[in-house]
Amino acid sequence: MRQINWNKKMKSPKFILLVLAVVSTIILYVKSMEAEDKSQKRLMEFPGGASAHNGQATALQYQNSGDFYQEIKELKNRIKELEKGRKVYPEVPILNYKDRKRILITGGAGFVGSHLTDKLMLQGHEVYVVDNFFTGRKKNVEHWIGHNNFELIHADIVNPLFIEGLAKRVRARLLLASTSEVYGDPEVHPQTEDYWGHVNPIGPRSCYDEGKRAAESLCYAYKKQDNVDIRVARIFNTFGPRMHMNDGRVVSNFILQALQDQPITIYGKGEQTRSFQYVSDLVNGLIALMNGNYSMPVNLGNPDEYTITEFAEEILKRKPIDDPKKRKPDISLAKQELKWEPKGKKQNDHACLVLFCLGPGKKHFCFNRGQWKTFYIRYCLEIHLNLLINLKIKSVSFMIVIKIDVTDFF
Ligand SMILES: O=C(O)[C@H]1O[C@H](OP(=O)(O)OP(=O)(O)OC[C@H]2O[C@@H](n3ccc(=O)[nH]c3=O)[C@H](O)[C@@H]2O)[C@H](O)[C@@H](O)[C@@H]1O
Repeated sequence: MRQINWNKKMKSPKFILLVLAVVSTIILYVKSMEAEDKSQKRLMEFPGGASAHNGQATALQYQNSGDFYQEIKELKNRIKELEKGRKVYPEVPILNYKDRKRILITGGAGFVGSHLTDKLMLQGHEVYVVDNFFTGRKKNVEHWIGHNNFELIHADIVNPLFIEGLAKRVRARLLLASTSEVYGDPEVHPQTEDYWGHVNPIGPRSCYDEGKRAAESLCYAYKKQDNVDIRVARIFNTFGPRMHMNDGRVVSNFILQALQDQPITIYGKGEQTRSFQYVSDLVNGLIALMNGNYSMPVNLGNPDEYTITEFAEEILKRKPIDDPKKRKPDISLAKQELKWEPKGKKQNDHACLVLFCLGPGKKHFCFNRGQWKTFYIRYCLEIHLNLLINLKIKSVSFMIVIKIDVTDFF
């Protein structure tokens, strides 16, 4: 029989390696058990989750049922989609070839243009926006960028696009966004479309007024000469979201001044009148005009007339009066008498909860308060990372679990 020399064996490198391997396997096994145990505990602690209200059994059922891993799989796929930067667009109908129009909007990233873009996109048309972004903003149309029906062209129409020629060539209908300013300082009240206006051709506003009047003349010349199908909207004062707060117009000026507690600046005696329409009304009017057969100029505005002083008073009325500057309850009494205090903690309930994605692109996701499901994400994430670290299955560089549809936040 061969004698084993243990003394010698124990000193051999092979033996030492074997012992190390056995010990590290045991450590890994114990760690993984701990990790699993921790993850179960976390599920049980999870505030909005299964266990918080229903107890331990539900949490374990949840995990054991395999739903947990199924959900992780789905969430990983969701993350992959988000990583690809795939945007979710507002739903648009699919129109057939006959009904779907291809529409070019110059100034389509501006205040009125962007609302028109939205409406036409939502109807299922193809929209091409041309803008030089002097006053227009990419932000106004960014929710459509990348959509199959949408194209954004950065160009200045001072370098001609020859839209009239294009309209003639492709037999398109052309709409001119004209203005109430073509009536100048009117002698007819209210202004009807057959009124030719009262414009000082050399006055300080004349380039705008006369510019629009010339644009109208050109349109009707094209119509007469080349049979281009023309529509002319004479747009009156308009307000609504995306209007520039610093454009110097009366609506933005008065609202800003009221909010900042500054005096309202009324130019002149304030007896001059204007009528203000909401931008969606205007957009509906523009589309109705384009869809109809009437080809002479049409006024689009709200006939409710205000003097500028009345308008200032109207805005001041809407300003919050006696608005408290601070508010925070002392809840010592409720704590003492009722043993009550709110459960929501500041960092996760009142503020935005931000999750950092460890993957490529290092995006961060921001969730509003009240979305309890975000807790779930955080917990899943922690558990999952923990398992990965402890079991050394994969590298931790990219693994995130998200349960809810977060696309609303992008
Ligand atoms: O939407 C329109 O039809 C037209 O509106 C404006 O022309 P305007 O009507 O003069 O608009 P605001 O600049 O908003 O002024 C409206 C009235 O409020 C007055 N105003 C304006 C601003 C202010 O701080 N205080 C004030 O009293 C003006 O003097 C004016 O009488 C634009 O200048 C035109 O380009 C546009 O075509």
